[in-house]
Amino acid sequence: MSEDDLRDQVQDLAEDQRSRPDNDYPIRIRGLTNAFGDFVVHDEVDLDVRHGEILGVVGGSGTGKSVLMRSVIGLQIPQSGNIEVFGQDIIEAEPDEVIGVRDRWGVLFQGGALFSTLTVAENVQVPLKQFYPELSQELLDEIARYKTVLTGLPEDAASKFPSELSGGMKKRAGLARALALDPELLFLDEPTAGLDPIGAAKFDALLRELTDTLGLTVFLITHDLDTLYAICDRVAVLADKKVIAVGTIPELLETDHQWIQEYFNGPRSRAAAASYERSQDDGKALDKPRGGKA
Ligand SMILES: Nc1ncnc2c1ncn2[C@@H]1O[C@H](COP(=O)(O)OP(=O)(O)OP(=O)(O)O)[C@@H](O)[C@H]1O
Repeated sequence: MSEDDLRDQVQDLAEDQRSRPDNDYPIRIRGLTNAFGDFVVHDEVDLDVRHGEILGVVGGSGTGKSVLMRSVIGLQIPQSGNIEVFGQDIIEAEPDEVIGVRDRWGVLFQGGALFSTLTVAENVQVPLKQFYPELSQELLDEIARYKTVLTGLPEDAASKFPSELSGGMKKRAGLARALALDPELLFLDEPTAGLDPIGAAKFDALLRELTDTLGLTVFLITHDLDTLYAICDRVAVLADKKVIAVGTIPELLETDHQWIQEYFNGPRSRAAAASYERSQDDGKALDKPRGGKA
């Protein structure tokens, strides 16, 4: 397939995704309560994720960001509440009812979670083989090669094992696998953790570009303040067992919650904001205003 054909196919796909009626809010969470024994992690959490946005999810360590993500993708059965993904109730539904929703999302777990005994291409092919067992090996190889290059890896990375890759390359390989099924929704758990600042900024830029080009919606757990300023459209804050606020960073700063004030007015956040402003002035920033702008 030529590069032009691939680009046309990607644009058609993005157009098709935008026009689906259940896509205004691909994720709707209502009254979600999660507990481990007596320990309550979430108490009646509500959250909507808008189509086409990168939603940053922040909160102190142990506030339940990963548990929230695991709940949405069906890996954590909540005590109560309702979660709809693309209009489908994913808690109550039978497994075969959810299968048509599961292949519309991709996940990059903390640390990448690549299979160490498989090459990058074989890792990318895992979800393809699971959902489309009828695909020929030739097509699987072509898709894996395309996804590898799409995430900025050199083509020869496809035949490498995770142990042969740098940290940044592993993240890209994990992203390639998350994109294997042409998902509309992407879940990322701390994708820039452990990357140097230059590698992290490049990963952020790649994520923003893919989100806009492919028409993705992204649920992004992060502690990385630069990421929040540079690419997130809105930020959801987990504290006190709830999502206490959702909005752009300037909107969040208007709230008087102590954790939000300390987090976004702390020295690290101010440095990230200043760096973001400088990159805007230099014309280096991505063209659309992000969470850092009102
Ligand atoms: N399977 C489990 N069994 C018992 N407790 C759990 C389990 N999974 C998570 N927890 C607890 O739930 C709480 C929230 O965990 P979670 O991993 O979601 O936090 P987090 O906000 O993602 O933290 P971090 O920023 O440190 O990654 C923690 O106190 C954790 O110990």
